[in-house]
Amino acid sequence: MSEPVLQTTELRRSFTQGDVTLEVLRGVDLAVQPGEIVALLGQSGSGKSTLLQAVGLLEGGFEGSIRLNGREAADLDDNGRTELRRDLLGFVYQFHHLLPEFDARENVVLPQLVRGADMPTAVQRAEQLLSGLGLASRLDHRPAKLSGGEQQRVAVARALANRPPLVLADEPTGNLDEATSDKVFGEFLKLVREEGSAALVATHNERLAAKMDRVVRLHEGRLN
Ligand SMILES: Nc1ncnc2c1ncn2[C@@H]1O[C@H](COP(=O)(O)OP(=O)(O)OP(=O)(O)O)[C@@H](O)[C@H]1O
Repeated sequence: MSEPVLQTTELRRSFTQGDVTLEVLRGVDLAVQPGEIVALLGQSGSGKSTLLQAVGLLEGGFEGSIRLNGREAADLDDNGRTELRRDLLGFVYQFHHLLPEFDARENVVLPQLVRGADMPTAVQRAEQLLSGLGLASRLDHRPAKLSGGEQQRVAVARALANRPPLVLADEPTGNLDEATSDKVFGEFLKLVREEGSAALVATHNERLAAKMDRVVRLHEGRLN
């Protein structure tokens, strides 16, 4: 079997406030293979976002091992982690976090420029992704002029723009009504599969989880 794109071993995270320590992750072991789409289920407060933040190298304070494409995050300094994040990961959040002053195309172009793409290539890629998501007539629209579903589609295109080996998604359609959520989620999964990326997708939704390759459940700080 090839090397996992993500592997966590005995990953732990607790939060202390005053006298109270909350052990949110109590030894999470998870491996995601290249191209595999994994649903991360768990009740509200079970630690799904905390786990995604850890593997997204967005926060410190963790114990245990996180390996991305075989690279141990703990061995890297801040710059090294930023580089790894930029080279390996794409993110989709519940709320789109698009840049409000840039239009849809620019929001998908920018992360490619940051990664060193030239402008024509980045524009072509952005237009191809956005058109594939049904937004060919919305390329020049700023986020405020897009519907919620359209905004999330732009966020999906942005996450995939640099062909990341691993997409991390936290309730990617959680703020949309059920019908729109189903539609956008289906498009998201189709695109991730076409692109050959792996994904770890936190959701409350068993129905959406069932569409993925594998389901893991976070309960009392561990996966089962
Ligand atoms: N920065 C923090 N300081 C203190 N406690 C925190 C912090 N971040 C998260 N927590 C706590 O950790 C627990 C897990 O939170 P987390 O957001 O990871 O859960 P979740 O499974 O993503 O929940 P939801 O499905 O509601 O988004 C919660 O009890 C939360 O209050």
